[in-house]
Amino acid sequence: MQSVDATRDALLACARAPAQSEILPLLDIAHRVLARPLVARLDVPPHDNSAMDGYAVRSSELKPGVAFEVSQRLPAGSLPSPLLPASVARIFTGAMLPEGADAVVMQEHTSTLPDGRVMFDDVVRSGLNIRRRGEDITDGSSVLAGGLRLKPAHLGLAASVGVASLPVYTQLRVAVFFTGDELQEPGRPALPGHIYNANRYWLVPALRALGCEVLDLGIVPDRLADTRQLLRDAGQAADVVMTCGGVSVGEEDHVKAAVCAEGELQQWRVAIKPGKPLAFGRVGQADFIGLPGNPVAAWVGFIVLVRDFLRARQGEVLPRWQPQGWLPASFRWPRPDPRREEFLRVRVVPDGTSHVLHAYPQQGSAVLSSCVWSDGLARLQPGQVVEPGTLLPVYGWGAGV
Ligand SMILES: Nc1nc2c(c(=O)[nH]1)N[C@H]1C(S)=C(S)[C@@H](COP(=O)(O)OP(=O)(O)OC[C@H]3O[C@@H](n4cnc5c(N)ncnc54)[C@H](O)[C@@H]3O)O[C@H]1N2
Ligand code: MOO
Repeated sequence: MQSVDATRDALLACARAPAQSEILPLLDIAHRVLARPLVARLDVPPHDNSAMDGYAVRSSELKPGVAFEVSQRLPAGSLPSPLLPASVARIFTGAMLPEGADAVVMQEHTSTLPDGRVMFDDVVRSGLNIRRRGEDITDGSSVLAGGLRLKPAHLGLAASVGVASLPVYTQLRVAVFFTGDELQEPGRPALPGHIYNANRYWLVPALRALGCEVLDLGIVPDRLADTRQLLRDAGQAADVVMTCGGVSVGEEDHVKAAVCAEGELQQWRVAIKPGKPLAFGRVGQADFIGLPGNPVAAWVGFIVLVRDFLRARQGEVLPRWQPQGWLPASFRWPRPDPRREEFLRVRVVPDGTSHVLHAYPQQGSAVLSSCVWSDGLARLQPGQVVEPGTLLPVYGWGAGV
């Protein structure tokens, strides 16, 4: 069996970024991956400006109890004249600072005389309430790195340097289908021996949430010729073909034979529980990934092994894969799997000033309720016995699920 880390490394080593990119308007590219870095061509803010509604002053001139003329009025967007000596300027938040002024006094710290002159409560230091030119971004600096998944804040930052569109990688097309003659779609009556196709209803949205364009091919009849035809078509239409089920050792399995006939197949037994069987290979121009059929095995395999492959395959530069933290277990796990790392579905529960981990009582690989109940996965080494208080690394569910 291959370790979890070695399997992730092998998958990531095959995850090349899309060859093509396209330039699209900012409002159309939330959650897409930036193909090239963005460099600023101006300073933000572009000029020194006021952080408050109040008065722009020469700080060295201010004296409490002395009244000053208001020599100009500066709403945001107006162009100031140099500040006349022994005067102040009425100024509003965001307005450009007049030449000669070096501080802004909030209007709450002033009083206005009936003749319109203004008195100040106190002396002020130079620089008070001024936002400096370039204090956010300087001309020529790097604003966004290539390979970044664009979140709303990134798009706001790009807009702040005046950029209207950005180059993003073309969307990854992922074809998915589900195997097993026992599968039935929800909404139809389940015949004896049938179960509902649960995996389709988390995998398709999870792929979409990761930014993939999904070709959802539904349930495939368990016949070799049909499976081969479908794989051939999917391998031409998609960048990645994914299947669910039929990757274990049973012989009622046409996916394996079909992938071997139409491309190449590598089958791994990964030292992970749940999620041991995983297939990887190629069909036509597309990468192939076969997830196990057991819903929790597929879910955990997808999250631990496959999701980052799909992210990197979209051109995303990934942060190091690591737990969000280590927390003490509140449970006992006396009979660990001696050969596989186990990923237990756990909930993070407040406990005084810290938190502890509760494990879902049924950790079977077909018990999908465990995934809904929990906040993420606790990672156990092969053979690791857990007692209350044992510190375990915790991985939250993370992107897209
Ligand atoms: N003799 C052995 N048997 C099994 C082994 C093994 O090493 N030797 N491994 C077990 C492990 S671990 C897993 S995980 C499963 C994986 O099996 P497959 O990937 O071949 O999946 P299937 O046999 O097609 O299905 C397994 C299970 O999951 C249900 N299923 C399948 N698709 C769906 C779906 N879309 N939605 C909901 N449920 C689904 C299916 O009905 C089966 O109950 O193999 C073990 N066996
Ligand atoms: O991968 Mo299977 O569900 O470990 O049990």
